[in-house]
Amino acid sequence: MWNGSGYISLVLPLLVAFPVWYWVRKRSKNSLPYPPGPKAYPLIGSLLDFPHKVPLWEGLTNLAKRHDTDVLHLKLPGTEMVVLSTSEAISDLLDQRSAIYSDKPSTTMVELIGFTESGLPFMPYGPRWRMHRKLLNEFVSPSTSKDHDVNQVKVVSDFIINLHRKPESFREHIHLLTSSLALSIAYGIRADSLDNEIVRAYEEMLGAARKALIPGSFFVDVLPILKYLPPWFPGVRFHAFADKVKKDLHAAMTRPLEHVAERLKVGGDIDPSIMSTCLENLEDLGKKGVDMEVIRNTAGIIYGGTSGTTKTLLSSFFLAMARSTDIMRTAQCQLDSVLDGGRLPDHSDIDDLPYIVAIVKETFRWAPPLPIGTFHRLMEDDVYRGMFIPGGATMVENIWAICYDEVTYPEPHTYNPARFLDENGRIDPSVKDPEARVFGSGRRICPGRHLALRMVYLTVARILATFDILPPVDKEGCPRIPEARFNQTLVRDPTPFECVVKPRSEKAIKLIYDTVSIHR
Ligand code: HEM
Repeated sequence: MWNGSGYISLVLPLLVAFPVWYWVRKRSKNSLPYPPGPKAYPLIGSLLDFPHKVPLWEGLTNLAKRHDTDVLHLKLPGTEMVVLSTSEAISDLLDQRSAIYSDKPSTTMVELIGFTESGLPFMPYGPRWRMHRKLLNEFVSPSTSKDHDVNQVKVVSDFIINLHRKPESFREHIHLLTSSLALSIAYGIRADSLDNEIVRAYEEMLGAARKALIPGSFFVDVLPILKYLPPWFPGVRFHAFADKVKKDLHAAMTRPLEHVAERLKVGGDIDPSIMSTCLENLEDLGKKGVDMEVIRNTAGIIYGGTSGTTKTLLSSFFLAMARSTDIMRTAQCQLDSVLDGGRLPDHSDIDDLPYIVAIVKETFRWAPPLPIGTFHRLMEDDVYRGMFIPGGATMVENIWAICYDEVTYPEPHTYNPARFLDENGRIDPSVKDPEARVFGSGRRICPGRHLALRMVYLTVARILATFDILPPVDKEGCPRIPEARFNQTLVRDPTPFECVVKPRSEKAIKLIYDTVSIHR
């Protein structure tokens, strides 16, 4: 029978043993070496070695090579950073140990703007993130992303017409294409110009938000305690800035929601969308705890997720084509033989167009839109290959390092889709697929990847079926190959470049207008 002393004799050793076990475990972890990296000095850590003269992804790749490691450690003021630069390390940690590598680091400005509450990519790992992600997945999973094919065909048709009417504005058209696609999927709205009220509201908000997202743009990110200063305090700008972005974000997401709700109420003609489906199923969603705010945020993230990344990828595709006429012609030959010149390609043709598939893979590899992904945060101490990785560390996936690895992709700076093909011109499964890495990893992997891939394949195939993309020529008629230059922000967009976009033939023009008249 249990008496007090029996109970104490059982519990006391446990009470003593647990803290000792915990302390020994923590100490033994702490006594392990950190991953290799540059020397850290008091206060400034490894800042002196932090890349600032070359693009961050190249600098981090060089630093990792110099320290002969694919797990690089940098001690920075206020944070530890661990940079992973091989698929193996990313898969071991971010994929296989995703239970502890799926949080997101934040900054004071990101919190003040409210992105940690409303923006899926910034939400801390937990129930709120899970609820948003689950709702989004219902619309963009491998099977449900096919539901948006009709929308995609319509907006791509609009794009092709715009390209024919004003070819020199190809980048604006790409911008409109991705914005319109996002709005049509989220709200059933097709934008016919970048002046569209909803597009403008999203773009203005995103422009301001991007500024706030660059760490260090606001001193409050360096010294978070400043956030407690009242807005009226002399010199305090960040409160007003954050409040404005927060308000603009709310307005950008609310306006289209109200538009769809109004249309549903009056029973007007409306294209199906994520918003209309959610509003029609409010009761069922409510039972799962999904409220209007979650719905508004989920539809809103479609714009943010689609606009920068897909736009960048398609701009890089134009640049690549203007630099490689032979590659473009090879793709067009394959398109002509499959389609017999009688129709435009569809999603269902892609399997018969391995050269187009190779072009898309090579564009993702050559110009990954997010070369260092978006950072993860390790939630507790970890040990990997005998090295100690501290809880709270900012984890960086160096996607660029993987895409430019010389062993996997010889001559990585050369744009060469043939590297993905076997001797029979089929996709070679033994070559690592960059599409498996450019969308990130683990539980935070891009949920829009299936949607994005369907969109990109369709657009690339349709452009090449109908247009030539050529380098401009100088006075003597010699081609001026545009340089491959990219900006150095976190989304790696090609800097402005010129190219000549012209219909392949009269037959192509007829095809364009015949197809469009079906979709209007
Ligand atoms: C070329 C197109 C795209 C690329 C290259 C891309 C890339 C990425 C990457 C690298 C991440 C970070 C993943 C990580 O943390 O490991 C991400 C996250 C995300 N992407 Fe995409 N993306 C693309 C298109 C889209 C589209 C079309 C959507 C719209 C549905 C979207 C929505 C999101 C969201 C919501 C997240 C945050 C996920 C989370 O934190 O749980 N993306 N994307």
